[in-house]
Amino acid sequence: MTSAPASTDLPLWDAPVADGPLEATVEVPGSKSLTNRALVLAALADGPGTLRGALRSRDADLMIAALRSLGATVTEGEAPSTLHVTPGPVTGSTSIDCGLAGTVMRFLPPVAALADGDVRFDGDPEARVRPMQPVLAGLHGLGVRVTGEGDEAGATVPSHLPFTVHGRGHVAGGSVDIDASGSSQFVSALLLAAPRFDRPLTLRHIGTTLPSLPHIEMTVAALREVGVAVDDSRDGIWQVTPGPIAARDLRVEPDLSNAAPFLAAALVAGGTVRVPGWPTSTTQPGAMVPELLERMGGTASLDDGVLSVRGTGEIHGIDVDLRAGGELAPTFAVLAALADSPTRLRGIAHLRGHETDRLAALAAEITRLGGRCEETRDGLVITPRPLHGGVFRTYADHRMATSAALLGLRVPDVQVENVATTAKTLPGFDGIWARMLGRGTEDQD
Ligand SMILES: O=C(O)C1=C[C@@H](OP(=O)(O)O)[C@@H](O)[C@H](O)C1
Ligand SMILES: C=C(OP(=O)(O)O)C(=O)O
Repeated sequence: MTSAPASTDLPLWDAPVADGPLEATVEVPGSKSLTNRALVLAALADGPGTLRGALRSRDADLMIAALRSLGATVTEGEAPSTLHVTPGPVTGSTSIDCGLAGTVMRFLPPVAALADGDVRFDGDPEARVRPMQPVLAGLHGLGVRVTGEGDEAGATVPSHLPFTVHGRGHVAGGSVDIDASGSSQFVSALLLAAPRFDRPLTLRHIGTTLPSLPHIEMTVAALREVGVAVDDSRDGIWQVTPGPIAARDLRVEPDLSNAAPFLAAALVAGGTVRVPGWPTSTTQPGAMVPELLERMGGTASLDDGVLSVRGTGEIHGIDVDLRAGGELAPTFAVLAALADSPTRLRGIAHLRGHETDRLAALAAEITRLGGRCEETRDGLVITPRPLHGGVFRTYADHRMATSAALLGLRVPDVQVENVATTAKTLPGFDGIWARMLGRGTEDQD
């Protein structure tokens, strides 16, 4: 299949080609998922708390702005990555800009339900098609009224942004069943606010598959870390007991999913890439990255908290179920397009509801540059073919942009559409990428 060259009005960034093996150490900023959970729990806590090493990016800053508008005080400490959070009563009569952040649009409606008034949620045009129904249906089941707009005005529960949560100052709690096969964030959202409900929450997942289990384990761990009792002893059922949320001073781990394209660069260009601050144990799905890169031909080692990945330029295809770490799929799909044998990525049908339909976007863009990438019911099959340069469209998706940069290390003349979209979780990505290549900061935006 051939496809037409992309035309775009958005800025294009010339992805740099690696001119030899890499020898780089890359400091990766804090985890989006850990930062935004810690912010929510700090805003609901019993006293002031501090986050150190927090991510500052569009998603984190949208979360900060939203929590401020719901009554919390968030101030910067000695560094922008140090955030002091002082909780306040949850206040309504406000509106929240979710941007394109799944963590904001899913985690905050249950918090807004605790407010003393209406809270309207909206976001980017791309956010208005991301699935929302299960978390709002969960709230409805707990007695919270949520209303949509336009076509959704008459629906029992809206399926998409924009919508308004009509907070009444408290949420009763109780038992509720939801289908979280579209996103683990539906589960995390209800669990995070549950310590503030009147009665225990018993949440049951009734769908066929459950993606991103590590992210649900991350939510459970974050709750336990602040003293909340969570029972997750039965598969697909979580129980949260209401009670105090301890104020904490905590350090956020680096974002291991954002580390993935840098580490993968060692396989594409050869050489070594190191990421310091790699945790010895973590709930981040990025923990899978070293093993996956080894299966594709690299070698990985962890010494004194520094993860090193070495590559020779040889890349082998894999057959892997990425259900637990779907956010890693764009990096591995592009790596697969440069491999010496086919790859099958499975278990990731839910990527159709991410920042864009990632399965369609990856298939279209890899195909446009001469590759072969086909959608299956729940993933992608990538058959390596010689690639050529061209515009790689990014669909407002930060991980499409970082993946395009990875491809451009080996394929000359790859132009990345709107590389600034990486600010969602990794502002200054192009500068960090250029420094990894020993190019100083001349490519920085
Ligand atoms: O809870 C979280 O922080 C996240 C959960 C996952 O969402 P899905 O389960 O929708 O994939 C992940 O892909 C996303 O990047 C972050
Ligand atoms: C799916 C992702 O983000 P979000 O938190 O917006 O769902 C992602 O970062 O890959």
